[in-house]
Amino acid sequence: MSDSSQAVLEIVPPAGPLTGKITPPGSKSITNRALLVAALAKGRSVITGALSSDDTRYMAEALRAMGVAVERQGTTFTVTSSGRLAAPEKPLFLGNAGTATRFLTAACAFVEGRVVIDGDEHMRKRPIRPLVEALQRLGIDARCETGCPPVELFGNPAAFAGRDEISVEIDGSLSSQYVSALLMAAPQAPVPVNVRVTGDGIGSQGYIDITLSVMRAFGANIEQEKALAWRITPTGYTATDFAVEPDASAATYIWAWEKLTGGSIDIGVRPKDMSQPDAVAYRFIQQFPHFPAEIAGEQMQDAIPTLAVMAMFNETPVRFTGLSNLRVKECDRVRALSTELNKIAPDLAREEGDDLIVLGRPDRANDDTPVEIFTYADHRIAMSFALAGLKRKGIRILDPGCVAKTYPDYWKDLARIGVKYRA
Ligand SMILES: O=C(O)C1=C[C@@H](OP(=O)(O)O)[C@@H](O)[C@H](O)C1
Ligand SMILES: C=C(OP(=O)(O)O)C(=O)O
Repeated sequence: MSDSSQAVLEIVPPAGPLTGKITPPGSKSITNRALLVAALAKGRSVITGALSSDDTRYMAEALRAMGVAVERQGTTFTVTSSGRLAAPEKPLFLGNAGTATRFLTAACAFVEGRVVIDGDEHMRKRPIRPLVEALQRLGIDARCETGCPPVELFGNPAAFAGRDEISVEIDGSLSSQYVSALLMAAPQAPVPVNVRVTGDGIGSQGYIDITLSVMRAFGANIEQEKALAWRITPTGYTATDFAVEPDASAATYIWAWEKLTGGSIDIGVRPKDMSQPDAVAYRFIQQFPHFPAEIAGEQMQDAIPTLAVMAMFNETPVRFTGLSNLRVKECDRVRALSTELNKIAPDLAREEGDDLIVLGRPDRANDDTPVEIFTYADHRIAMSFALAGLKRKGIRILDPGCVAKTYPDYWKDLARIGVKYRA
């Protein structure tokens, strides 16, 4: 097989169904929450089944830079901490890991001294102002000149001491990660913290449920006051051993490998046993090639590239709605999907506002003109367009190595199940 260090990978459509066993990597969202919360707990926590990828490495390195011992052996992280983060000597570099960047920004409000949170050129275009302004309203000295990283803040471990309680409001409409970030930071405060979401609600509300569940596993006490309002008591966190479930967004590609080729792949876990929002995409993938005319993306945002690329082979057109947040992910995913689908066949996709319409036609599989898919340094664009290559000849994925953000073994797993590449 070819490896992902190549600049281009051409997928050879398999002659028959893809069948076998593939274990998806651990959940990115759960791993990065568990790493942070373990670092805020005094003692030793062992996190098993974790994701080892760029995003979790950036989180682990940042925690080490703040005095936490984080050791990794395969998919197990051992985190030993005093329960407090110390000011790092240098800016924290978090690549394009949205979870690490947003979660650490709030957690560092209790660090004594200056912290700079920065990322790569892509992260420097991803908004963080609503979170920084929420910290400012709490009296934390924080700033982000461009509205995106870098963020500079001066934390204070004694912040809020002497108050009866504190309350913070946050608009989570651009990213639910702002809400998760404040929630996870809250048990460090010396007084109860009330967190309330304002604005038009939040996309992928399921990520908040994951946040609360990881917090509770590490001893946090959270009362749900209203639908999007919580009160967190000042318990701190308790070190514990914690098992991470497989990544549901990664699983969507494997479910698609199976469905597009009429195969059968055992991933070792049932979608209904997964707590992550993208597990609901399974239900849609099963309906292929008879997707509904409209699919709402708000509550399974990271699964939309998977479904949108599958939709090119669907019997009927599909309108994907609720995609506004996809414009501020690793790239503008609505634009990337429409542009690259139209490279495969003109007029295959179009944008209407933030909606994406994919005009599915199963006969697309008969084309074979070579097409180079630009991937915008976005793992999900690379992984989802690989799906087109399972049915149509000539799909060439540029910069395939970008999958290392969340699924470093993606190309190896696809080869393991029987897919071949042409260099
Ligand atoms: O909280 C999380 O773990 C995530 C929340 C979602 O982002 P937004 O909340 O920014 O939409 C999702 O797209 C991201 O991959 C992971
Ligand atoms: C949006 C994503 O990541 P991030 O955690 O960087 O926001 C993603 O993994 O699709």
